[in-house]
Amino acid sequence: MSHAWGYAPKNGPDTWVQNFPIADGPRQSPIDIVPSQAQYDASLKPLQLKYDPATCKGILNNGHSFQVDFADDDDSSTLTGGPISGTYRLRQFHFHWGGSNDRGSEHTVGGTKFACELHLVHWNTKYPSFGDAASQPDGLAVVGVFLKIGADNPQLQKVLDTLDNIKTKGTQTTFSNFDPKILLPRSLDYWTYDGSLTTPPLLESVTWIVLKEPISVSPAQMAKFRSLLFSSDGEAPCCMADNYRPPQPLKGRKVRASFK
Ligand SMILES: CN(C)c1nnc([C@H](N)S(N)(=O)=O)s1
Ligand SMILES: [Zn+2]
Repeated sequence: MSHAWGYAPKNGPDTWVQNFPIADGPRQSPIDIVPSQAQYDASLKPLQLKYDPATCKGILNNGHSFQVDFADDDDSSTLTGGPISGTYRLRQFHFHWGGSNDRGSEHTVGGTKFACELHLVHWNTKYPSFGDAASQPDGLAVVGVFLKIGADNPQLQKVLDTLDNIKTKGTQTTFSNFDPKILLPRSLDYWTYDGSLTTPPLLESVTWIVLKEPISVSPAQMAKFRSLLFSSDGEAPCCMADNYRPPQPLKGRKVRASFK
């Protein structure tokens, strides 16, 4: 039986290179974003996120996080503009979080960790499918949003209210008529760089678009994230937390900013 990857000492981020050598590749994610070293690029366009709530299909505990899946068989929910060319379709969104409020994000900003990070995953429609796009250097675009401890977030609560139905690995439930745009902060200012998936297979196919402005999450809401389990029904319960990869070497890459 293959030793599945995870976030525990025996199968966590430091061990992934054994089965996924690209873990030591030239454009791995996440990274520490150093604002003073990010170069403002006036040619970067504003992000255009057009999501149709009707494409929201359901919510799944995948054993590493939970994901909200979207129908991506047409251009109803897309990302255009920003640092990308062409049209990228929304595939899913998910989160990474910590076992306590002082950690949990994958990207960091000047070494600062946030409690949680939202990832909206999109794929380039110049390729026939997500799977094809995921193996191409310009195949994916992921919008990252930091969640900072503060006030209760009513928009986020609409997602958290479903978690009691997907407590264990492999469980899923219906989740419909949801527009992920309501999760975004007011400002769409962003940093962007060329990177990778942050979980195996760690494919170096992601244009990262990390928003500067965080959204809020309350301590009680963070506790709701941590009510999920990595484990399947019937297994010894293992609390889903600290499901983040730490920052990886920049290896000469430049981070650009869409703002001064
Ligand atoms: C197959 N998909 C959609 C993904 N595979 N890995 C993903 C990572 N969790 S991330 N953080 O988006 O790079 S998302
Ligand atoms: Zn992610």
